[in-house]
Amino acid sequence: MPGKTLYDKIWDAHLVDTDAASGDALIYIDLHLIHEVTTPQAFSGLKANGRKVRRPELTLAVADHNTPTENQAAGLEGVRDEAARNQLSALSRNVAEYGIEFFPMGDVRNGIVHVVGPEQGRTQPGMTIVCGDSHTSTHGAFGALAHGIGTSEVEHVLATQTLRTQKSRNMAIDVSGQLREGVTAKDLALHLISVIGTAGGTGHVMEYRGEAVRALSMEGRMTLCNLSIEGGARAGLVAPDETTFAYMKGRPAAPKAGAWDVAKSYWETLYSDDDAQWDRIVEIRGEDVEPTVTWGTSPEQAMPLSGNTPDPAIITDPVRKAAVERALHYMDLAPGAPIAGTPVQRVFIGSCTNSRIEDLREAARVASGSKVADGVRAMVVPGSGLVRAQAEAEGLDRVFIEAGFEWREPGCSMCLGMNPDILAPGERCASTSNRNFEGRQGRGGRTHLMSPALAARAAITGVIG
Ligand SMILES: CC(C)[C@H](C(=O)O)[C@@H](O)C(=O)O
Ligand code: SF4
Repeated sequence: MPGKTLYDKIWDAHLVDTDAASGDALIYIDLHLIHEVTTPQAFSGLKANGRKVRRPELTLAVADHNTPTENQAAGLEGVRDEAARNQLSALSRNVAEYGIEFFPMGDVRNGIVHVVGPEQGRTQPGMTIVCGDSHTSTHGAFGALAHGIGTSEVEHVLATQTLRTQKSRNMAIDVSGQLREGVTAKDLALHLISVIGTAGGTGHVMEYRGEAVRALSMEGRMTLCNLSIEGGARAGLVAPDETTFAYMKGRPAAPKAGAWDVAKSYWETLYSDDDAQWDRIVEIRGEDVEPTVTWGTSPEQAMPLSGNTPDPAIITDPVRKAAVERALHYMDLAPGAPIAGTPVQRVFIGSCTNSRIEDLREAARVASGSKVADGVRAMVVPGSGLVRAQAEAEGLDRVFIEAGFEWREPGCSMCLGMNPDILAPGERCASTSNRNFEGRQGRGGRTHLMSPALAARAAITGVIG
């Protein structure tokens, strides 16, 4: 028998049954995270069929996508958009009816679902975690099998605490050596996607390994796993280690006293065996990764900060040529020109990719003692109320406010155009989020993905660089 990957181990531990005819499997789900956007229909379906929530205590609800990022104390009255208000009030009603724990808007524990789960200690190694949200891959940073599901699957998980699914293939991303000074997990993730493409991980669960990954903090590992989905993978994983355990210890839902030791000794078995079988291995040298930004309208259209935009004139593949032309046109960038020096009008530091305390510290270090450039509007949006409180305890809010950044309340904010924080048509934004699709941050808006340090620098200088 060959050894097992970490993914194989978690899968085997949760397999309830397999349907020989279809190849579908039924797996048990340890944690179901829910938010306002992908649950109203799922609860309606439950109600219509007269079903209950199978394990309400394994379900946790937050309000994040639609929430405004100021004056949250006003409650739902302060949510101007009717569709958003309806989704938020449906969630409040549903969690009350089914007895699900909920951190409503304005509760200090509320925030972006992928920030809240780990912060509360609900996310734990070896678990299966699902949420009606593609960036559920974030939780893989703890060595949990975590991925997004659709609304009909949300209903299925609510009703049965299981998921009907198929096993993915195993892919290893080996990052050797060290990242260079000033190069972050965000740069690594964007670099990886630029190498493998947005379909590179299709059908696979990616495990990030190697010295450079081991050296990352939990925040960095979450950033990396968050972007796995943009590389096409079903999920991302990092095997748990002392860094993981130190982050988890003492969190509200983490095991206590004797239970901690029992849990930890299980968690320590969660790694890929040396003789595990991989369907694909990608190798990256940590030293090769440069500060990386996107120039186009897909996360794979990323390049070193020191580089030039592609020139369609020298691209022979007609499909690629057309895609590059279209992206350059949408982004209003010249072909073959340096990306550094491109002026921005907006800066967004936030999202489930980069809104944790370490991200805010990194941005504050750059912003400290400087001023946001004339003509630039810059926002910092902490990932949760607790991140915000911690940042305030460290004085980071003062650093940002004195520099001229807006210090907002938690939520998805300008990561996607579902709440009042949006770009105007034609505005260019340096953003720490994970998607730069056309119109993602508002119709006609132009998004450049980058690390918190680079985004803060863009705010100060007014240009990418
Ligand atoms: C609204 C939600 C379903 C969506 C997702 O699944 O990812 C959102 O979080 C996003 O980032 O685009
Ligand atoms: S912050 Fe952005 S990517 Fe993350 S869950 Fe919210 S909308 Fe999706």
